Amino acid sequence: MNPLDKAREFRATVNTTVARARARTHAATLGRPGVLGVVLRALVAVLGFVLGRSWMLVQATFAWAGRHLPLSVFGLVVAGLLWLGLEASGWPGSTLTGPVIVWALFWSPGLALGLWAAMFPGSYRRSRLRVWYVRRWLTGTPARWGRKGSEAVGTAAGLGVRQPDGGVLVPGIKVRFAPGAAVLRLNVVVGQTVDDIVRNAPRIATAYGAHGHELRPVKPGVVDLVLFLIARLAPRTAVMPAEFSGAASVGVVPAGTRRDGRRLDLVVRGRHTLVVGATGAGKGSVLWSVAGNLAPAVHAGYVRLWGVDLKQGIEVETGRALFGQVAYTAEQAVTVLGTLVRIMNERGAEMRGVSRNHDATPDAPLHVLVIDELADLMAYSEFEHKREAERLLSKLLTQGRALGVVVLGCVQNPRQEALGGTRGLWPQKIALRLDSETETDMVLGTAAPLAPAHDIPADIQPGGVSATAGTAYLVTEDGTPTLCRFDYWPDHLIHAVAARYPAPAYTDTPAPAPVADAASAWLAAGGHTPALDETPANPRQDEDNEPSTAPAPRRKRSSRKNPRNRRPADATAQAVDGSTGNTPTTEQETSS
Ligand SMILES: Nc1ncnc2c1ncn2[C@@H]1O[C@H](COP(=O)(O)OP(=O)(O)OP(=O)(O)O)[C@@H](O)[C@H]1O
Repeated sequence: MNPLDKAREFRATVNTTVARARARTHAATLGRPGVLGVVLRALVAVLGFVLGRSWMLVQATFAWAGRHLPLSVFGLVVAGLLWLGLEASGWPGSTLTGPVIVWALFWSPGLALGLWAAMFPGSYRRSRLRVWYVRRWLTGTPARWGRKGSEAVGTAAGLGVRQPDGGVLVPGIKVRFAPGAAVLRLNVVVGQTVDDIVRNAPRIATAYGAHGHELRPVKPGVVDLVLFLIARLAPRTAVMPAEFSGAASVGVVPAGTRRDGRRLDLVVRGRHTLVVGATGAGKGSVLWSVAGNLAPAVHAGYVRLWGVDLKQGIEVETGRALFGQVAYTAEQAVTVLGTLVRIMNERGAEMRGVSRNHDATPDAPLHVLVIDELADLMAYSEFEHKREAERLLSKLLTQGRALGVVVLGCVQNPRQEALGGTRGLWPQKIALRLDSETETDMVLGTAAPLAPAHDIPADIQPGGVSATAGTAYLVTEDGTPTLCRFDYWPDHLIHAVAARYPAPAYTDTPAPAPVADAASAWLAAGGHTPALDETPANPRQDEDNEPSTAPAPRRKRSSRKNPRNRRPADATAQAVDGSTGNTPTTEQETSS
């Protein structure tokens, strides 16, 4: 047989063998199984089960180890040293048993986690621990988060800067983990600005499948990009605030939980806060997180609460004993605002040349005005009240913070008419769930892309309550947004707090500041031109009030003729009278 024939024969034999093997495998796996097929299938099933469960064990154990890296590495080192020691000393028995036991002791929580994952993969996958450990581990392996991975992501996200030699330089990225989040520390490279990172942050967040992100400036040229691995914040009910602990605690309230699990400390002192949220979004939680947590300071005399609640007083009346004056009608609201403007002006006169910032004391407390629905006052009340309220509120918002008079205003709809000209005067904003992107833009302005309040799901439960109520973006003065969930304040807790920390009986409330200008005075007088001596001699001067001495304007005409035209102090008395019948500790009188 010549060599060519030999080769042909060999090829034919190989072909036949391969064809037979293929036919057998096909019959065993896909076709009708013979004995071999049944055995093969059983083997594959067992192997799949064992490999799957082993993978779960390894995955969960190493996820734990990755999370607790120093401890797990320390365990390995101790076990390794023990093994070396045993080997060197010529230990007669097994030199592996001891080190393995030591290693297992160090890694026991991880092994327990792994066993649970291997035995009950379903429940483990559904658990929050998986989010904390496995996800963090999977997304935290060097391949993905390490230098190589971050470079690739940085380049893809447009963070690269082309170098003269043709290479691309991307910011150095260091990764660390915080509860529920991965924190990327980015060092901008020459030729880049922090703004480049801010602009590209959403791309990086999306590349890593994060549920949201935050940017926190660290120092010039360095910024932390926090990528959140957890989508929702669990609800929490507030607890009775602790006793007053001194002046230092005034003005910062523990209001809820931040997305990274830390406590949310809301700064009230020196900050006017605008709270915006659709109906049922949980504005009450924010309002009571402030009022309720300030209660001990109110009781001690360091803080004085004022309330405006034109929604029939339903919200404020729940904790009435915490408040000094409250207003349930637009007319009363103007009185309360006027009184605060007067207090602010008097304080300004006292502080002028002495101090630039107010420190709360029992003699000069921090005044906090809480307005439940701004739109009821600024949009839906009668024209003269609307106009005067806007003027007075604008004065408080522009001048009050350094003088210890701050405002917390809640509103459902952030449109122009609901806020009047005050929209740009709130340094701190809290955006609860909103109905549209336009509303988010209106409230948060440039911070809107990082705080998509319209994306907070309503998730209405069978009882009609939103499962996400109280979830909000807090945007502080520097524009940093923080996703957080405010604590829930049930009615019984508000009652209990009001009973335990009632406000002292105030007897020093001044008369409200006089109306400012001729037009307002005319409107306040019910559309009649007031007598000359009824309007301030120099309205502007009175407005900017050298007020400590300026008396309230006196009107000749009886205000009783027109109920809308009552003198402000009367209105205050009425507001107080009308609401304190059952709260004898709160203010009962005003000077006029
Ligand atoms: N922080 C929270 N955690 C859990 N549930 C909450 C929270 N805040 C509010 N809720 C639930 O949502 C409901 C509506 O809350 P709330 O009355 O504060 O909303 P709102 O924004 O003031 O609505 P509206 O503008 O219609 O008065 C509450 O009755 C309560 O059941």
